[in-house]
Amino acid sequence: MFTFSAPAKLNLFLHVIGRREDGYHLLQTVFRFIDYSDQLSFRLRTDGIIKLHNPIAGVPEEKDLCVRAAILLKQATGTQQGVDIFLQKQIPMGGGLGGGSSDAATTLLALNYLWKVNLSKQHLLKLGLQLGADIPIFIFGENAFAEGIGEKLTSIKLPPAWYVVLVPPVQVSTAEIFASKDLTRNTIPIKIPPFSVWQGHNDLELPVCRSYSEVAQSLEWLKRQENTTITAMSGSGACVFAEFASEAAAQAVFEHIPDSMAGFMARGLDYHPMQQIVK
Ligand SMILES: C[C@](O)(CO)[C@H](O)COP(=O)(O)OP(=O)(O)OC[C@H]1O[C@@H](n2ccc(N)nc2=O)[C@H](O)[C@@H]1O
Ligand SMILES: Nc1ncnc2c1ncn2[C@@H]1O[C@H](COP(=O)(O)OP(=O)(O)OP(=O)(O)O)[C@@H](O)[C@H]1O
Repeated sequence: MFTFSAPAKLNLFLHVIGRREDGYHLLQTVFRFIDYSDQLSFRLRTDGIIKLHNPIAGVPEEKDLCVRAAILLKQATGTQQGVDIFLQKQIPMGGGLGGGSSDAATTLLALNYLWKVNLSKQHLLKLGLQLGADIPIFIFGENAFAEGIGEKLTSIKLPPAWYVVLVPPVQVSTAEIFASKDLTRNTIPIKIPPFSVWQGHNDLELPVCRSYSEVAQSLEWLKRQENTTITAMSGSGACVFAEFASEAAAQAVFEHIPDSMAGFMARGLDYHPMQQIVK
């Protein structure tokens, strides 16, 4: 059995700058990996069967993104091999932390290696994008400035940082938020370099906060805390986070989260833990 982790991401900012003809939105965002992860274990099979042994409640096995990723890789390479998958979820679902996307990317990276089918990183990036806009970043493997729908990636160096992430008790549908009439779709594009991750905002915050008061309240609470360098929602929510330049500053805020709110603390990573597994 081989075990790999699938880290969560934060969008340090997320600007919606337009819309493609197919309805997908054009973004500018900065992705940062954090040390808060799902775990995926793989046992190889020779009979070609792909089986997820512990499907998530409410997500049928064939709809799970790691199963879909395994099937896609099998089809793309024509391999006759199969795999048993065991998924240990930690990343909240519908949280804007890219959990399902990260599971799919880890599956693509792990099976590309374990099945010895050896597709290039470029090829895996394309396969990942077929499953979702958030998957390429996890294959790219470095914190990045992203454009397009998240597939045009430029690696970016970020300073050490710690995060307090609040997890409001709601799941937000990404499609629903991008379809909202309250969404601003014409933020002025920023140029790189230089730009500051601390001057951005998340255009999806307003429609999410209007529909989900729990998200608005969590964000308001974080904005009242001291020593934060960023406070924002990640992706399409529901999670919101505050960034700190020191672990002690994050810890001080984490210890005072009200009983009515739930959350966790995480450290910002420089690289995806599987970054070296593909060229
Ligand atoms: C909000 C982010 O998390 C930021 O990182 C991502 O853009 C969302 O990526 P994702 O969850 O992988 O989203 P997908 O599964 O590709 O898309 C779900 C739905 O969201 C809408 N969608 C998504 C991404 C995008 N750039 N524009 C969109 O309009 C589309 O209606 C799409 O059908
Ligand atoms: N392995 C998986 N883990 C989590 N969700 C999955 C998985 N496979 C499929 N899904 C489906 O994807 C939906 C979105 O889940 P996910 O946790 O990735 O949301 P998210 O963090 O908001 O995503 P993003 O930040 O990419 O928009 C879930 O509600 C679920 O129906």
